[in-house]
Amino acid sequence: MEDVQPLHAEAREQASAHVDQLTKPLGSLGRLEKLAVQLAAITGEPFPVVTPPGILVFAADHGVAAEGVSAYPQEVTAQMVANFAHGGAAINVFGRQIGALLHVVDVGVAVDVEAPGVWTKKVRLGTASMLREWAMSREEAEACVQAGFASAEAVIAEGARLLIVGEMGIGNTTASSAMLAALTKAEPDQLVGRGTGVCDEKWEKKKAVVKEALSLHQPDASDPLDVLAKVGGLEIGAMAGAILAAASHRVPVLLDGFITTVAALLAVRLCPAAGDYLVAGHRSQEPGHTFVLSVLEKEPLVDLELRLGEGSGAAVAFPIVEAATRMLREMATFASAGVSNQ
Ligand SMILES: Cc1cc2ncn([C@H]3O[C@H](COP(=O)(O)O)[C@@H](O)[C@H]3O)c2cc1C
Ligand SMILES: O=C(O)c1cccnc1
Repeated sequence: MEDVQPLHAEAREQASAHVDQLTKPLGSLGRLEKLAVQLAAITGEPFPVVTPPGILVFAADHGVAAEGVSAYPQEVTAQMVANFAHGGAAINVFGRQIGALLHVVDVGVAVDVEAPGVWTKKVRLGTASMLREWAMSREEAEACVQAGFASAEAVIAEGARLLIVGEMGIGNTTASSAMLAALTKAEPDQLVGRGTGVCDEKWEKKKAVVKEALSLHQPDASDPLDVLAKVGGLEIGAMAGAILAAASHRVPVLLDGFITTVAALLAVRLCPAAGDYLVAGHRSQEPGHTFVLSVLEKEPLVDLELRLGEGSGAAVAFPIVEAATRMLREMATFASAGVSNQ
C-alpha cells in the first residue's frame, strides 16, 4: 500500500488567503471556508474540484445476524445488492442526483447474487458469528482491506475526485459496535444502538452479544487487523482499505454514518495520517456515531436524523462540499469586482 502524505501546506495557505479576498465579510461563510481550505490542503490544489464524486457500496454478510441482532434477516443483504444493481435503493437515487460514479462491490455476500455490474471480490461467504469464533482469519482481514483499496483505486482511475464509501450488510451495526468498543475500550452499552430498528428484547441481546464476543476474543486495541478479524466485517475492512487508497491519492473522503465512520477509525488506526483526509458528512441516529466522530475529532456537516447507511447521508451532504469548492473557484474577489474591502 502506498503512503499517505501530510496535507499540502502551500495549497492550504493559498486557498486560505484567497478565501479572505472574496466578496463577503471576513469569515462570513463559516464552516464552508474551513472546508474549502481543508479540501485544498487534501488535494494539493488551491482551487480543488470534487466532481464527479465516486461512491463505492461494499456488501457482505455477517454470521452474527443468526444470533437475532437485526430487525431484518440476512437474506436482505443479497436482495439489496440486486436492488442497488437495478438502481432502486436510496443510494442510487442520491448518487444520480449528485452525478456520482457508483459501484457496488461484493466482498462477502453469502450467496451468489444475480446482479449486473456488481464488482465481485468475495473474500469469503460472510463472516462467522463472533459469538462462536473469529469473524474471519487475519489473512481474510488483510484481503478485504486490499479489496477495498483496489476498488477505490479503480474508481479514482475512472475519474472520481472525492470518495464516498457506503455499506450493506445485515448485522453490521453489531460488528461496528464491537469493533468500536475494542478499538477505544469504550463501554458497549454506550455504543450499541437499534440499527435497523430492533425491539427492546433484541437490543438487549445485541449488547450481550457484543460484550460476550469481546470477552471471548479479547481483541488487541493496538492491532487494528486483530480487531477486524475477531469482531469485524468484510465490508468494514474493505471500506477502511478504500479510505486509505483515497487518502494516498490525495482524494478527499466524505464519511457516511456509523458503520462507515467505524471503518474510518480502523483506517486511521492503520495509518494515522489518513485522518486529515476525512470530512464527516452527517450525524446518524446510531448512538455510537456521535462517539466515533468525537474520537476522530470530526464535526458532521448535517444532521437529518438518518439511520440508513449505504453512503446515503454522505451523498445528501455532498452538495455542501461542492458549494465550498465553488465558492473558492467562482466567487469574485474585492479587487476583481471593484468592491471596497474596508
Ligand atoms: C432494506 C434495508 C436496506 C438497507 N440499507 C442499508 N441498511 C443498513 O442496515 C444494516 C445494519 O443494520 P443492522 O445491524 O440492524 O442489520 C446494514 O445493511 C446497513 O447498511 C439497510 C437495511 C435494510 C433492512
Ligand atoms: O449510521 C448508519 O450508517 C446506520 C445506522 C443504522 C443502520 N444502518 C446504518
